[in-house]
Parts: sequence; structure tokens; C-alpha cells
Amino acid sequence: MKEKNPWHTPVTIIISVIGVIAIVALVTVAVLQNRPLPKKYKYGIVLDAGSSHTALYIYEWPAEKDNNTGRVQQKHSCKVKGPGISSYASAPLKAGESLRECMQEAKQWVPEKRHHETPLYLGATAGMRLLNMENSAASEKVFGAVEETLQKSPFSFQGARILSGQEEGAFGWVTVNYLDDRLKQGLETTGALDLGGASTQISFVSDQFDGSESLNNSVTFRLYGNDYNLYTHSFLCYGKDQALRLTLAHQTQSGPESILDPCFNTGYTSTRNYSVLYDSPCVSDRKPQNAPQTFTQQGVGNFQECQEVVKKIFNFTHCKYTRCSFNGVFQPLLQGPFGAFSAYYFVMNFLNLTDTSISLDTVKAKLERYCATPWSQVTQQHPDTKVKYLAEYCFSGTYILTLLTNGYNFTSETYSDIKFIKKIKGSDAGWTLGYMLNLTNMIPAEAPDTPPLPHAGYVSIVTVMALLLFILFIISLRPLWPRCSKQPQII
Ligand SMILES: Nc1nc2c(ncn2[C@@H]2O[C@H](COP(=O)(O)OP(=O)(O)OP(=O)(O)O)[C@@H](O)[C@H]2O)c(=O)[nH]1
Ligand SMILES: [Ca+2]
Repeated sequence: MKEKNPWHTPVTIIISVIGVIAIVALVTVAVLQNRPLPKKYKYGIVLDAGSSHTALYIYEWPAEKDNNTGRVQQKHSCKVKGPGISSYASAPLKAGESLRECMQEAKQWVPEKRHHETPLYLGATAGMRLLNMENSAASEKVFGAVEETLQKSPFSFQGARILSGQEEGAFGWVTVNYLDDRLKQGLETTGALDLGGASTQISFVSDQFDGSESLNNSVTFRLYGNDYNLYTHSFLCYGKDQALRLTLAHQTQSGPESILDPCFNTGYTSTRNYSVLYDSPCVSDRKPQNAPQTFTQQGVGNFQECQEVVKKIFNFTHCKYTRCSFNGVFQPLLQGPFGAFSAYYFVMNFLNLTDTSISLDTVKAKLERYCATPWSQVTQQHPDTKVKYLAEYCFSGTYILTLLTNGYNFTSETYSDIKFIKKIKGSDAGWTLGYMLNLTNMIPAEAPDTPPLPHAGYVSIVTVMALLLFILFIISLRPLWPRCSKQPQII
């Protein structure tokens, strides 16, 4: 009679089946519970109301719980047609109207169901700073008009305001270092050089600067558990358009009818209106008396002479601190690397001078050659470039080199610490991203707690455990296995 196997009962078979089902269920539930949900995104919109033009930026980031760690990226940008909002001082409603096209475009880039929860900010910079100084009632009206347009949008409008120079400099620095992933990792930071139309900013961390020597140049941050003591300064009137006014003002103090201008290509001529040139708080107090209505500007394309004229707009005589850049403004020792964006990039890119591994002397020699190129040749070689931009590249290039070397004290050795950049990983360098990250509290002061295990880790552990359980289970069923048939056969 066959010996009865005590394991071989209906009860044990049922238990075995339940066990297998339980293991399969455990694995499935564990894997599914830890699987990230299909990615949803959140959005934020910032309007950069600059002195020369307004641009709209749409940012996007994963809508996961801990969005502090999610990377924010630029999804789209829209350049508003026409001039900056400060140019609409005498027709404020047009400032509001000018934004409509880009706002319409923004509606198509943000999914409709996210519209109402998408914050919308407008920050104005040096153009509105100047208008506010000159005519605060006009600046209020311009803000009133843009606010009306933005309130009508489906987005969550959070306000329009003028940024201080420190904010503009500091947020530009945050943007560059955030995009470069330097903040979260506590790496050495990159300084930020921003050249706008009406102001220019320099921001960097220097080991020698603790803020005490000049408090109004100091911005402190605690980001991802690291403390930063940032040096920043914004020079109002030293953006490239206002710097050109300052330079022309120097050349027209006697109220001449014509000037020979070394900063414009030979053969270039232009008739300029005195009242237009001097219609800016940067130069208005220097308007020559008894000047004619207009003067003729005749280009003579000479880099060295241009640099001499440009140097005159900087004051190097007084400094009450241990060291200064110019105009008596404190600046600690430069500490690189630096990212230079906005007009630094537009100009140096046009001049084919973004490569800073070439020596400063070579850069100067190339610019000298560009300035000496006859205007007719320049226009022939660049038929598609806006004449206004084209005419100003000799001046702009000279101004940039003078600002960097004579102004900020970059030398032949430290010039290569500068990188001329437009975008970092697809997002434009500029203050807007840093501004939004700050206002949405997207950069935590402390380093975020890292999850004990990433998703892949959970899946691996559960799989290994399930396999072990399964093997144990199979072994426990051993008494049910059919008897091994490999016994020696006795014939
Ligand atoms: N060559 C060239 N110049 C440009 C371009 N876009 C803007 N500019 C000029 O570069 C200068 C700086 O431009 P932005 O950085 O936009 O200046 P902004 O933000 O309007 O001015 P701020 O309020 O001072 O920051 C201005 O003189 C612009 O006219 C471009 O695509 N090419
Ligand atoms: Ca700007």
C-alpha cells in the first residue's frame, strides 16, 4: 500500500494556490504603488519689461509633490513687438495693448486647465526706473495700463512692479547658477554680467566680501543649505543705449552742428536731434545751451579713438573704499568664472568674438578691423541685419571691452574667465527665472530630504524579496514533488 503523504491534502493545495496569488498580488501592488504617476506640469509666466523691449517667458516644471527638486525649464518665449513699455509714457494705453499678442500666444502654450493656477508676473527694469525718476505720474499710468491687460488674462496675475537694481543683478545670478546646477550641489558659483539697454549689472561671490564694506552691494541667500554672500551692483545709465547717449553727450558739449565719431564706421552719417538725444535723465542736465536743433554724426571708424571717448563716461578719480570699479562704486576682487548675457552676447556674437580663449589683444585687433571697415561694405555684407543694430556694433563692442577692462578690471589673464552666453540648457540667461523661483518659493533654504530610496530601488527590493519568498515557498512544497524517477532501474 502506498504511504500517505501528510502534505498531500486538499487543504495544503488550497493554501499553496492562495500563497502564489498573494505573492503575485504583493509584487503587483508594491510596483504599482511606487510607480510615478504620468507626469503633469505646472507653469509660471514672467514678463520682462526692459528698457528696449518686453519679452514674455513661460516656465514649466513637473507637478510632483516635492517640486523643490523639480527642474524648472523655459518652455517658450515671446518677444513683444515695438519698444519697451517706458516708451509709451505719452500714450500709456498702448503699453497695455502691446502685450496682447504675446498674452494670446501664452494661452496656447499653457494647457487650458492650468490657466487659472498659473502665476503671471511683470517686472520692469531700468527704462521704467528712469521714467519713474523723470515723471512718476506717467510711470503710474503705464503700470495701470499693463495691469489692466494682464488682469484680463486667464492666468493668475500676481502684480507688476519695478525691480531694484540689486534684485535685477541677484536674480540674474540665481538664474545662471540654478540652470548650471551649481546651487543644489554647493559648487563654486558663476558670476553674472548683464548688459541691458539702460542699465548693466555685475554680480559674483567673492571670498573677500562679507558685505560689511558696502551694505547696499550685498545680498545674502541661504539656498539648498548653503549660505551665499553675493556682491551685486547695477549701473543705471550704463546699459548700451544710455552709454551711447553719454558718449554722444561728451562729444556734443559745445553744441556743434557736426561731429566726427570714431565709434561709427567710416562713411556712416546720421542726423540726430539734440532734444531727442538729451531726453533722458542720464544726460538731460548736460544739454548744451544754444545748440542747433540737429547735428550730423559722421563715422570715422577708429577703435583706439573710440575707446578714448568711451573711457570719458567713466569716473575713476574717487574711491572711498579699498577698491572700486568706477564712479566711486565699491567692487571686491573679481572671482570667476562669469557668464555674460543679453547685449554682451548679441554684440560679441555678431562680431564673432564669443570665444574668450583667444587673447584680449587679438579681440581688440579684430574689433579695430571691424570699426575700420567702411559702412558701405558693412551693409553689403549684412543685408538682413537691422541698420540700427548694424551701425552700433563698433560702438557696442568698444563699450563692452572698455566696461569689462577699465570698468570692472578684467585683465588679459582674467578675460578668459568670461563666457558669452545666451541660453543655458534651453533657458535664456536673465533675471526672470530667478525672480519666479524666488516668488514661488521654488528654491528651499535647506537641502531637501533625499528619499530613502529612488523608485528603481523600491522595485528591485520588492522583486528580490518576492523571488526569495517564491523560492522558499517552492522548497516548502518539496514533499508534494513527484518522486524522482532517476533511480537506478533494476532489470
Ligand atoms: N544686436 C542685437 N541687439 C539687440 C537684440 N535684442 C536686443 N538688442 C539690443 O541690446 C540691448 C540690450 O537689450 P536687452 O538686454 O533686451 O535690454 P533691456 O532688457 O530692454 O534693457 P534694461 O531694462 O536696461 O535691462 C538694447 O540696446 C537692445 O536694443 C538683438 O537681437 N540683436
Ligand atoms: Ca534687461
